[in-house]
Amino acid sequence: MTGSYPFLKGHGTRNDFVLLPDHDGSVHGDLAAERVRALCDRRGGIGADGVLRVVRRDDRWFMDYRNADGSVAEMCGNGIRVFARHLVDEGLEQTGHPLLIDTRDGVKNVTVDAGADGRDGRVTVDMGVPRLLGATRVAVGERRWDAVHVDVGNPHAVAFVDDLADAGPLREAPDHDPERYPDGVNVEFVVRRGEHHVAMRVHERGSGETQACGTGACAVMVAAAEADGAGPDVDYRVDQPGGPLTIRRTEGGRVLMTGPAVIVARGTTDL
Ligand SMILES: N[C@H](CCC[C@H](N)C(=O)O)C(=O)O
Repeated sequence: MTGSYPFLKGHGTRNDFVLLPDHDGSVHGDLAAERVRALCDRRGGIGADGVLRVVRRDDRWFMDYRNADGSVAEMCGNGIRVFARHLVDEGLEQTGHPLLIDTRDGVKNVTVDAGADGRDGRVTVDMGVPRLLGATRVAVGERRWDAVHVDVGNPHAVAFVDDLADAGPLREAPDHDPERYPDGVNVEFVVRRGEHHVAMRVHERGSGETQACGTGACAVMVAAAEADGAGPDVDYRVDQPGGPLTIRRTEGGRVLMTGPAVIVARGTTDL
């Protein structure tokens, strides 16, 4: 790929993404990891936690998500809200009815509410049924914690801590069980803030510490609701440095995540 091409910049609770329109796949094809790294570079590039390529696949929109290091991940919760906001803003889809968006973790049902000015309406995503896969351990330096393995389409380890500062600067991936997580893991550190109210930090596989993680917030909610013995249809507030998300687990165990999604810029680049 040579020459300049269009991009957009957007974020969901300050988990930020470069969007690459590529509807028929002719612009970027199989996106090279080095291009993703260049686009996500916060000094030499546009800067983002990940890239969302916008492409048609089998008569649906497919969210081709990549982490900032160029690695591929199954699903991105904040990203799919921004992806859906983009489709609506461009008139490619309408608000108010479920959009079926394809991902590497299957098709997700996403509803974009028309915001006050169409920019900041809330977006609700059916994230499917997260799986609780037992106890594990994570560590940062000399500090170790029990954690809960939760699969949200992508892998998570959720550790309840006394203080979010206990996790330290989180400049490196926390130590984890390589046999349980052969492809790496997103690690969340959580404190209680009240009934059905938690706060978290996350070190994301392939992106480092981010200001928010949608799949991570769902993993945290499920771990907390399980520990609380909470019944279905209880809204949990999950606070993150980038802002709160509302997460609900339905009767059938499906998790609905609701939060903002904003497009902040459009442009062209030749990165
Ligand atoms: N920021 C994303 C998570 C990306 C997951 C990725 N870091 C991985 O699983 O490797 C979210 O909002 O769910």
